[in-house]
Amino acid sequence: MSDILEKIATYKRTEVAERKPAASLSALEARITKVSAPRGFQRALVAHKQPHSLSLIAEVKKASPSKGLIREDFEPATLAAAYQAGGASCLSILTDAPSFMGHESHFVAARNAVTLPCIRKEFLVDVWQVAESRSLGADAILVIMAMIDDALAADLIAAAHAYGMDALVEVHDAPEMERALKLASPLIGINNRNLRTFDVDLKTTEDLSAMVGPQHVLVAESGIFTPQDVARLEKTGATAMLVGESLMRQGDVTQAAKNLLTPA
Ligand SMILES: O=C(O)c1ccccc1NCC(=O)[C@H](O)[C@H](O)COP(=O)(O)O
Repeated sequence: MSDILEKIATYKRTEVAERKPAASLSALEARITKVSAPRGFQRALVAHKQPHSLSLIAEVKKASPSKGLIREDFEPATLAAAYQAGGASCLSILTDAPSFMGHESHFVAARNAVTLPCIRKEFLVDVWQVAESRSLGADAILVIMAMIDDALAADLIAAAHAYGMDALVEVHDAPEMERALKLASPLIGINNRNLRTFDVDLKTTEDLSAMVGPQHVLVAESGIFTPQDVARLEKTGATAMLVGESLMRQGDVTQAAKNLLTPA
């Protein structure tokens, strides 16, 4: 595991141990009955795919370990509504505080401001977090293969599906892809960011996409800045892209999303 993922996994286990006593599974399940039903994350990505472009998962991202503070003027509900107006198919909202300056309240505010399906962008190390995610309204969860073993990945996906959510299974290299393809989720994300060096290379999606068949829905993640990048990734057979920094750094994120979605 990379140093940053090791560090995040360590504090995440502590966070979960501290939070669990305040919210038992039955308490979370009572909350789940009060949130709106899952909105169909994967379905929206497939339905909105346009020729010569990719469906957009637009990320609400204030800061990151690789870039520090990305956006000072940060209002999750306003940004979410602006992304929806710009043509995003889904949203990704970070809830991790120590590394990304995220918060659960950002997720709730952003999802309540839109009709789009939303993935809770969180580092999952315990099945309890899947119920917690649904209780916040999450329509999908993230499963990072570099961070967990196959048994936990399978349990996270099974729990997500039991709640009607989708699971985006994230990989960065061929061994992780081989593991991911044996799991029960058809939604595969290829992260172009190397989490050891923080280098970003779109060639990662180009190389690993050859391992994915038509039964899977492919998402290219990280380092996507221009319509030329989108055109390049569309040739890999990807259905969608996950974009944070390049949109978050622009004042008008509606226009930024529209520009990215306009074929080169
Ligand atoms: O973004 C980081 O620095 C990072 C560091 C450690 C673990 C995960 C990290 N990013 C999570 C992501 O998946 C990205 O936020 C997402 O793909 C969007 O990437 P970008 O468009 O490059 O902001």
